[in-house]
Amino acid sequence: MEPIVTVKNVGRTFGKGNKEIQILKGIDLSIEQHSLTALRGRSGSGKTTLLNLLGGLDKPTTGEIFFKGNPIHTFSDKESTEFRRNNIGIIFQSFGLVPLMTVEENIEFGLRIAGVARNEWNDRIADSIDLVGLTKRAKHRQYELSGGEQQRVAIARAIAPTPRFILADEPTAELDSAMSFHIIKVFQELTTSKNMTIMMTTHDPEILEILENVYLLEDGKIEKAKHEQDTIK
Ligand SMILES: Nc1ncnc2c1ncn2[C@@H]1O[C@H](COP(=O)(O)OP(=O)(O)OP(=O)(O)O)[C@@H](O)[C@H]1O
Repeated sequence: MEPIVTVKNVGRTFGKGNKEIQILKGIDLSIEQHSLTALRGRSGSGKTTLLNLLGGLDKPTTGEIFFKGNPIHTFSDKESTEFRRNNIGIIFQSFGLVPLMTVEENIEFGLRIAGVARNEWNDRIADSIDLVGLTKRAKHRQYELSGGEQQRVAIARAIAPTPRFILADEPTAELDSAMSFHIIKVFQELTTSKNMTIMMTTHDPEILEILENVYLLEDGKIEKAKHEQDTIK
């Protein structure tokens, strides 16, 4: 099976002149379909920058990114928006929930944007809320939810439309250990039962230990962590 995403010699530089800072340098990466991949690296190493590039939210300064053979680095803003709507689910570090909407309404909003048929909304909302263990909080609004509950709403909203590719920035940062493992299990199941591909960033050594595909971002370069000791060093 061809990789879902192929990254070729990608660089990303921010700023200009003597303020220029090169965050990513010559990144090469293939992400296999239906895989769950973790990206780790120090704060500021460029993990979010790379996720933004993979989701078509940002453009590389150099290099190419292909999604199922399509060169997303060449897309116009309009094409990138369309591409995200049809293929990508994003779980942001900041959650990005609509504050005055309930849990259910936030997920419904995600389904509407993704263009999912209206007659599927109720089932998908109930299923995704159940998967993240928030059924009892379905009618609550953001201000009534803890940080971890808000993070789980963001996860439910991203998975409800069953996008092909999910990008998750520290999706378990606000969760306790048991809930973190539960979410990872949900992610693993989605890769097999729903054919999704998931790429997530994490600092959590216990999660890194149980995942097969772990990449390390360091000094602008990416490498696969081959052994357990590399994964958790
Ligand atoms: N739009 C931008 N303009 C200028 N600098 C930026 C921009 N986006 C990111 N950076 C810089 O790029 C570096 C990498 O940021 P990024 O958010 O990708 O790191 P990260 O590995 O995700 O960090 P963390 O683990 O803290 O979330 C940081 O030094 C950041 O300040």
